[in-house]
Amino acid sequence: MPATTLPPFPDNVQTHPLLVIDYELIKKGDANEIARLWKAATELGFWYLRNHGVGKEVDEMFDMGAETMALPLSEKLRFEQGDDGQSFGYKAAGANATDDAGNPDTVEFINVAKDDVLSFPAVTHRTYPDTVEVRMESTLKPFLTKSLEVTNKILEVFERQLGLPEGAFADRHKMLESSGSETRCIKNPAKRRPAPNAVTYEPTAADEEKAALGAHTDFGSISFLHNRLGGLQVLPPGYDTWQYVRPISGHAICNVGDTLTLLSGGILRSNLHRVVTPPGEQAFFERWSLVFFLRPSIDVPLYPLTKESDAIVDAVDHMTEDDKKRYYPVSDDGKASTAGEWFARRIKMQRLKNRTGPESYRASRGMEHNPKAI
Ligand SMILES: O=C(O)CCC(=O)C(=O)O
Ligand SMILES: [Fe+2]
Repeated sequence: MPATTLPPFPDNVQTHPLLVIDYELIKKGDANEIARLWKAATELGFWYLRNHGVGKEVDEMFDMGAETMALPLSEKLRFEQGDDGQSFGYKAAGANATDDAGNPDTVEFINVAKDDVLSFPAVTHRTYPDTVEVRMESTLKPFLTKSLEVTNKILEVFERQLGLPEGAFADRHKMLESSGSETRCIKNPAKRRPAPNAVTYEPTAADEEKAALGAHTDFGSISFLHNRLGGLQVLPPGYDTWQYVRPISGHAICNVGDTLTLLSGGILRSNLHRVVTPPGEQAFFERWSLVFFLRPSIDVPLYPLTKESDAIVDAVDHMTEDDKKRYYPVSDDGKASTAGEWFARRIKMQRLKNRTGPESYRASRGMEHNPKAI
């Protein structure tokens, strides 16, 4: 559906402002814009990105998403991500918990691995529905290529700002190494209008507590998000109520994920966010969103890079003992947890099929600064 036919984000709903960063200025090395990006990435962990040049590719990805979600459920389920911690593939609505009580999510999505797009027609991880495969070259690859360019540029800025040696981040995100990097197209169903002329959705008591996509920090390094309708909310530092982020036409929303928080010793902030029913009349429309997630290569161990940056040494020196434990996650063999393990654990433990009780959801958590927020 063209963006122009959607109702606007309502003016009477409180929103949280994000800094608007101009990608063209970042590419040119503009010192002032880099300082603003750094402020956004270290204080809130979220910002708008304009002039990113990924417009047509986004529209075509939404077409791919619409064609995929229109397939019969039985067909989509042939490509389900499964319960073992694999993200690539289809995720049905209701497959994930949104909180420790086990309330189900309402979003369905299709995740396509960066590695499968780049190796196509050879299969690296898995196959996808026909609606994806026919568009691998024409739609997935151009979107992925541009998204990699944008997110890797931002990564390069972060590397420099942290005083890391050249390549410290880039070498951990090599394009041709296997990683959890993926594109995701998400659909959340529309609410039914209670009457033909109803212009605003009145949330029920149950809605107030229910997220379409539960509160989380992103698993990887940088997320590059495109959406049309409201519904995304952030819990900014110092707030105890969720705040909407207003979608702005042509502006992507970017955010920092856990793996950069871990590698930077918390200097880069992966902030909690969630998706709820869009406000006002927007609730009566299907909500579509599209993300590219840049994630480290699967073997990258996750701990603060103190051997490579004085700023990170300083950050770790100022951590509480509890924080120090959080920033050095270990796997079952006692070794530093890798990006691949981090990713698989978080995905696996939020699947409702793997739920044994509230402890399952807690085991899916990441670097949340407020683990109780839902
Ligand atoms: O749909 C959105 O606006 C956000 C999606 C999101 O946070 C995610 O998929 O990790
Ligand atoms: Fe997210």
